[in-house]
Amino acid sequence: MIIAILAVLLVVGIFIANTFMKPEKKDGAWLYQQMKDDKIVKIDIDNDVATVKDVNGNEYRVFVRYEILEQQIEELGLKGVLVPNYNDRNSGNIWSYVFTGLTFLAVVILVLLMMRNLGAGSKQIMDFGRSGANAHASMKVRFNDVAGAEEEKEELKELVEFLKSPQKFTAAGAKIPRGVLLVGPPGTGKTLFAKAVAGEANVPFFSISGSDFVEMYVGVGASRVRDLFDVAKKHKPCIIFIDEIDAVGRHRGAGMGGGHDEREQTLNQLLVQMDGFDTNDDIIVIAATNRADILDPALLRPGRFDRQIYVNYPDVRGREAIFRVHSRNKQLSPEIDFQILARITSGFTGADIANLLNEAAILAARKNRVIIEMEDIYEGINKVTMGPQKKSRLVTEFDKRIVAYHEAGHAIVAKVVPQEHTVHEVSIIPRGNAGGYTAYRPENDNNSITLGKIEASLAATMGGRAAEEIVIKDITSGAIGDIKHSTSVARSMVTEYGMSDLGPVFYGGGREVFLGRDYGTSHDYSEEVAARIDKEVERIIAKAHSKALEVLTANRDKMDIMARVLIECETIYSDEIDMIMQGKPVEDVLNAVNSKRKKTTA
Ligand SMILES: Nc1ncnc2c1ncn2[C@@H]1O[C@H](COP(=O)(O)OP(=O)(O)OP(=O)(O)O)[C@@H](O)[C@H]1O
Ligand SMILES: [Zn+2]
Repeated sequence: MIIAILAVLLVVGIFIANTFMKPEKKDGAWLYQQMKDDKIVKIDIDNDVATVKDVNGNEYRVFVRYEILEQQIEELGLKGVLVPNYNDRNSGNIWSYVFTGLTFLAVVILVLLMMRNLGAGSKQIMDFGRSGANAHASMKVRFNDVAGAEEEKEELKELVEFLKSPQKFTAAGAKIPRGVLLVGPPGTGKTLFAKAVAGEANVPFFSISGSDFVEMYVGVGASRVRDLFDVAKKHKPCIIFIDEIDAVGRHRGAGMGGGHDEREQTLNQLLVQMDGFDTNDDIIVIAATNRADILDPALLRPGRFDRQIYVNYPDVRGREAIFRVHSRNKQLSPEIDFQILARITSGFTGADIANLLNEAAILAARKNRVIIEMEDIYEGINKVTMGPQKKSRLVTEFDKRIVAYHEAGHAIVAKVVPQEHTVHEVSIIPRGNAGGYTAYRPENDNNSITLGKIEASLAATMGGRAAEEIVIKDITSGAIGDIKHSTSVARSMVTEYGMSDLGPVFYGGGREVFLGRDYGTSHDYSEEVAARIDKEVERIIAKAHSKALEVLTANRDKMDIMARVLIECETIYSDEIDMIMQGKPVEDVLNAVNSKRKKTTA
């Protein structure tokens, strides 16, 4: 009954509003174009509804976020011409009071209606706002604003190509990628990258955060996904950006209560929407996460997020470039050297650097200066590393040295003992749980695994720990990944590949059995055989370990040089690795690295 009365009031309200305003509905992209063409003479904005008057005296109603509009007005240089009257209602005539009252009533009614038939009824009242997305008709961010990260940029440039001239690719029979997953630690610029792709391709950008989807009311998350994709389809080509996709995309069944929870429905809807694209829907969905490992595998299937781009911590060159970008609008004392700033901020992300410079500027201002001095920077670093909200960590010189030797150990053994894979990159930039990494690339396409090759790669794996033993004269827990890996390889050699004294007998495939509360493993062989297997595994690993020690002791000079270069430059590639192996002096190697990467930071 009360609903009926309210509904009548709503109808009356709309009638009155229409009589007095007669606005036609348009969208934000339209308004932006009109402003650009100098067709708009007046804008009033109230609660994200803009009433717009054009040169011909026509009025339109546009749903647009105040912040976005303000930004666009600023960008187009229309400030002073079009000043949006935020909260204009207070200065208005009596009708504006009436209208406000009615709007309020309408909102109450909408909420009541929504609560009555959740999900199902929400379709008619859908629009931009309903999807909860942020929309940007045109994004100002460009690749130039993302500093460092050159490899990531290269990969993303391809997406820009796709969006700019999709016909070129479809004509050649190529499929436009639908989903791209940006994986990396918080603050490394994933959002910034997504925006830059939209900016470079000059397409609209719709963004939403995974945590926004997770609503209290059942069905709302799923309908938001639907709304978002519906809106995007009307604006293609465009980009949909989903931040924190892990909030919805976690492995199904991993939550509590299991079954049909809200998150799962949202995830299912997302999968449905991505499958529902036509091949000629020029929409690319970019999602960001720092936990790709917990995502539902269904999300990563072909046709969904089948491309992954890893956005890593910036290295010393990258940090230098980020410092340059973020000090564009600040005045730094001439004695501040960007190279030094980069060197003392190992482990910082782009967000940390932006933060640090902002803190430094605040400190300078407090001391009534406009110029930022080195002391402000140091204090800024302390603020960022000790701030309550962030767990940013500065890598100490001590840690750097250990990691540098550890990785150099891997690389040098891998270079000296011929491997199936060649070392392509060595880095002391953290990745995942590891403090650094050594990346290998296959030398050729041979698929057969020989005993010699496996032993060689085991020796390289033990190289990290061996280097610590030789140089630090102590060992760290940093080799945990290496130890796990080599143990499992050695076990396979004995139990599956028949590469040990136990002969070519298959002892593998210990079945997992459920033992009440825990999983255990059952074997088809005797305890005596089990003991022999363990002995063999030990022997294989000990052999690899002593090989690594032998190689590193004999090549101590090269290991020292590589560690020094790593501490200085953080990441080196095959050219530089080769120089070191040829016995070139450290200065030559450093010069080579620096001259090669000048262009990155320029
Ligand atoms: N490579 C970079 N170049 C310039 N600025 C950067 C870079 N990386 C990060 N930033 C700065 O850090 C801010 C935060 O980055 P962004 O939000 O894109 O990170 P993110 O990886 O999406 O983080 P989160 O996972 O926390 O959302 C950016 O707005 C920018 O100011
Ligand atoms: Zn290692």
